[in-house]
Amino acid sequence: MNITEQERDAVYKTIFSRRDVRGQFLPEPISQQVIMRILKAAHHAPSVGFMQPWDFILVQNAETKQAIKNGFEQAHQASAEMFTQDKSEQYRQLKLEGILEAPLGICITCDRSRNGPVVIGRTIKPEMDLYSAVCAVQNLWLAARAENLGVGWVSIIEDEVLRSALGIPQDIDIIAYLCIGSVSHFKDKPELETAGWLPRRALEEAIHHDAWQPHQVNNSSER
Ligand SMILES: Cc1cc2c(cc1C)N(C[C@H](O)[C@H](O)[C@H](O)COP(=O)(O)O)c1[nH]c(=O)[nH]c(=O)c1N2
Repeated sequence: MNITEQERDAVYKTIFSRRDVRGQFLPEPISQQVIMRILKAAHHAPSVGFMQPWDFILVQNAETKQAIKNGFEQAHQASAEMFTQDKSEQYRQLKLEGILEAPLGICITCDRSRNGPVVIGRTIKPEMDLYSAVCAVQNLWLAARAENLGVGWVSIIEDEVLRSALGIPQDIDIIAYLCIGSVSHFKDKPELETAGWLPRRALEEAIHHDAWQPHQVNNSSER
């Protein structure tokens, strides 16, 4: 099956216009059909040895969301103290979650023991199952964007808070807590870029030819 030029362009448009959404969520609920489509996209992610280690916990209950928000607030306070003083002040100004505003939360987990201890492709690098679950997150994120839904990843929260709020057993790893919903608009650029936290790296800096090379400054031999 060939992808047409128009379909290719739609994929790139989705990739480049995807954003981490924190503050533009609208309260309207997401239809069950759309939720199932984005979950199906996540479920079709690649996975090591085809182990499909993920599960998806859908969170719509207001009290549960509040417990998660409280956990975020606590972790956010503790995190602010880890930065240098000026960064810490800037950090405190950033909006880094939309837990209560987003109509839907999805917690993605990884069952590392699914299908037994020996998995094709994970024999040497045991973390491959975790990476597989992250592939599901990315599929979900892009599918949601194609549905014009915003997604925000909230990782400033202790696993224990999510375990307790969502009843996740100790032997199941927590990969991501995502906030999902319709949005007033998608920003053109990452919020951290607009806020001056960090710029986007030049692609050229990330590309190496044949061997790892240290970064060059302005293509000159200054260092
Ligand atoms: C693993 C992981 C974890 C987090 C994130 C992302 C990823 C990949 N990001 C979103 C992150 O800040 C964002 O992706 C970058 O700033 C780039 O912006 P766009 O995603 O392109 O809008 C994120 N954002 C946020 O507001 N709170 C958070 O806790 C996190 N955590």
